[in-house]
Amino acid sequence: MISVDDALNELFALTEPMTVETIPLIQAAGRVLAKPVQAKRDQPPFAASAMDGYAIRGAEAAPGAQFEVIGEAAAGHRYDGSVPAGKAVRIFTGAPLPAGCDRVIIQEDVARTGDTITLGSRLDAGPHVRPAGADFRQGAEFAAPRLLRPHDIALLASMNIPDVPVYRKPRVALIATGDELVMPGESPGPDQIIASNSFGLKALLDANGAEARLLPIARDTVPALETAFDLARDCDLIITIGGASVGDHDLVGTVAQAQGMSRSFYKVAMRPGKPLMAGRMGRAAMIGLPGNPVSAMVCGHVFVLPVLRAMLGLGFASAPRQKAPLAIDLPSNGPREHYMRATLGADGLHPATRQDSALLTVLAQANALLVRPVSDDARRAGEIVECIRF
Ligand SMILES: Nc1nc2c(c(=O)[nH]1)N[C@H]1C(S)=C(S)[C@@H](COP(=O)(O)OP(=O)(O)OC[C@H]3O[C@@H](n4cnc5c(N)ncnc54)[C@H](O)[C@@H]3O)O[C@H]1N2
Ligand code: MOO
Repeated sequence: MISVDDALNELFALTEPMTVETIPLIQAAGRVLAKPVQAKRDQPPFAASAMDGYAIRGAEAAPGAQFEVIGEAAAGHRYDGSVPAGKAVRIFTGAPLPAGCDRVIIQEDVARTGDTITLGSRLDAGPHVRPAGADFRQGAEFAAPRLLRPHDIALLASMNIPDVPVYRKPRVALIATGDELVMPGESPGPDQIIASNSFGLKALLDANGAEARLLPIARDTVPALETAFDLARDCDLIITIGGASVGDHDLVGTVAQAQGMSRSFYKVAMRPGKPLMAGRMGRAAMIGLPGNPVSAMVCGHVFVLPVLRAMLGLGFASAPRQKAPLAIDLPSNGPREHYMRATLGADGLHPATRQDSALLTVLAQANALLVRPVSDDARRAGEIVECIRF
C-alpha cells in the first residue's frame, strides 16, 4: 500500500495537459484558456459620459451658470466639433465626450428652457466622465491558464476577442463493472442493484470540464471487460468502477494488464478507497476505482479531479483543503488516511456518525470530507483540522 500523496504523484506522472484548440468565445465558459490573449482595443475607446446630462467645460461649472445647448451626443453618435466657452452639449450615458468638454452635469442638476440651461444651486462632484482606457488598454494581457468564468467571458468579449485557445476537453471513459448492476429505470433482478457510481462520477467530471462517457456496464467476465476497454480506446482517461478488490470476480486489474496496462500502483493507505489502482493503457491513464459508492466518489474528489485539473492545464495540485474547528471529540486514527463524510456548519465540522462506504445518503448530506492523517492522535472538539469542501 502506498500513501495518498505518493498515489497522487504516481497519477500525475501519468498525466499531461491536453492539446490546445481554438473555439468561439460564446462556447468558452467553463473551459481553460491555454495561452495569454491581448486586448485588441482600449476600453472605453474614447472618454465617455457616465451619466445622462450636459457636457461642458468643467472650469465653468458653478451654481446658477448658464449655457447654450449647441448639439447632442448619444451612445454610438458623437458630437462632431469642439465646444466653446459658454456652450453645452446634451449628452447621454456612453456617448463620447465632445472635444473641449471634461465634465458632465447630470440632468437632475439642470433647468432647461429652450436651448438654454441653468445649473442648479448644488452641483454634485462629477465629473461623470470615464477616461479612455479606464477599463483596459489595447495590448493588456489576459493571463493563462485560467478557468473561464462568466465575468471573464464578458471581459474577453469587450477586448474584441471572438475566439480563444483552450485546452481540449479530456474524454473520460467510465466503465461500471459487475453482474449485479442495472441502469436506473431498468427492472433489477432479485440480486441486483442500480448502478449509481457512474452517474455520480459523470456528473462530477462533466461539471469540472471533462467530456465523460458512460460505457455499457461490463459484466464480471473477461470478454465483457475486454470489450469495455476496446470501447474506451480513443479516450484520454479510462476509469473503471468496481471489480478492483481481491474477490474471485474482481477481474479489472487482470484484464487491464492483459490488455497492456502497465500498473503504477495498487492499494492506497486511505479509507475509503483502499483498492484503488492506476496505470498507463496506451496513451491513456487508467484509474481503477473501488466499487463501493462512497469510495468511488471520495476517490473522485481526492484523485480524479486533481488529475482532470492537470489535464486541463491548471497545474498539478491535490484537492484544496481548508481548516475548520472540530465540533465533536474524535478517537485516534489508524494506519490509513481517513476521509470522513462531514458537515461544516457554524459550530465547526461534524463527522457523520455512520461512515460505511456504501451509504450514499450520508455522502449526499455531507458538504465536506474531514481528512484524518495516518495515525492522527485523538482530537478534542474545538481543535483545528483539515477538510475538503464540496
Ligand atoms: N477480503 C477483502 N474484501 C474486500 C476488501 C479487502 O481488502 N479484502 N476491500 C473492501 C473494500 S475497502 C472495498 S472498497 C471493496 C471494493 O471492491 P471492488 O472495487 O472490487 O468493488 P465490487 O466488489 O465490484 O463492489 C463493491 C460494492 O460496490 C457496489 N458497486 C460496484 N459498482 C457499483 C456501481 N457502479 N454503482 C453502485 N454500486 C456499485 C457493489 O455492488 C458492491 O456492493 O471491496 C471490499 N472487499
Ligand atoms: O476502502 Mo473501501 O473503499 O473502505 O470501502
